[in-house]
Amino acid sequence: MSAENPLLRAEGLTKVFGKGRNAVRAVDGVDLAIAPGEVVALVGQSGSGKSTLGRMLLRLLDPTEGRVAFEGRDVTGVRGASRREYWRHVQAVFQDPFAAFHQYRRVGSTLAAAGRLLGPGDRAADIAGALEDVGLEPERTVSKRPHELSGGQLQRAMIARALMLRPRLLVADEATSMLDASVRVTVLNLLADLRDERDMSVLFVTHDLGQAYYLADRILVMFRGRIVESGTAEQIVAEPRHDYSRSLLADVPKLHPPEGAKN
Ligand SMILES: Nc1ncnc2c1ncn2[C@@H]1O[C@H](COP(=O)(O)OP(=O)(O)OP(=O)(O)O)[C@@H](O)[C@H]1O
Repeated sequence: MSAENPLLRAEGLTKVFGKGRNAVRAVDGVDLAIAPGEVVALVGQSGSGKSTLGRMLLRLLDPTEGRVAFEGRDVTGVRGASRREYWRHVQAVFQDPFAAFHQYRRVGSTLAAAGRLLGPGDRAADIAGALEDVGLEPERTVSKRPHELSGGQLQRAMIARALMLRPRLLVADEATSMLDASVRVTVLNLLADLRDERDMSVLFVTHDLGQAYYLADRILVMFRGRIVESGTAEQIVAEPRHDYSRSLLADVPKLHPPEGAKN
């Protein structure tokens, strides 16, 4: 397990939105640790608090309570230059790649803007390298505007944008949800390869236990703001303990059709 020298550790992480009778405890005292090179899936239904937890880990949202440490250093309240430094190591890919790219900007220019986190310099080689890593042809891609690429190509370009910074941790929040099945498997395999080749950790946030099982070493099941179960992917699928995990199992056959079934 990851407890010895985790890359990222959260303790007692809590987020309350609103006040008084309208208060929503979106995340409620979550502890988690992600080891270097580990792929952890955070699984739960819509509204269970996954994105809120992910955004706190990314330092996009301040927690109400609790702490986040990266490589042993407290990053709970980092702002300004320290937060930008954190983002060199912890990058994110979200659900909708069209929202992540400026509609009228060429893809190369969006990638170049992200590259500024690395400091001044000509980033053309970094951009080309990152696009090649995700299976896109740099020359063909950089001059395109988002609507000239398919959803799958654009999602890969978004992963390239994150990878250009060579992050230690990639948070992929429903990053494959909008992709059709064949492209989804390509992107899942890409994430697995990146872990193998770069020892990069991945926090894969999804409502789909099937995808979590396909990709992750370890699965955390989130329900109403809490982690209700955690274990290896095999443990969660073979012996789910929580009723909610059992109900999620209905999703698994989507990626593993029964023997003899047509794909
Ligand atoms: N900015 C906000 N203000 C108020 N409530 C919020 C806010 N963001 C999230 N919530 C609430 O917090 C709870 C958790 O939402 P969250 O988006 O984290 O869940 P999720 O598991 O990621 O779901 P989804 O997959 O639909 O995004 C929900 O009840 C949601 O309505």
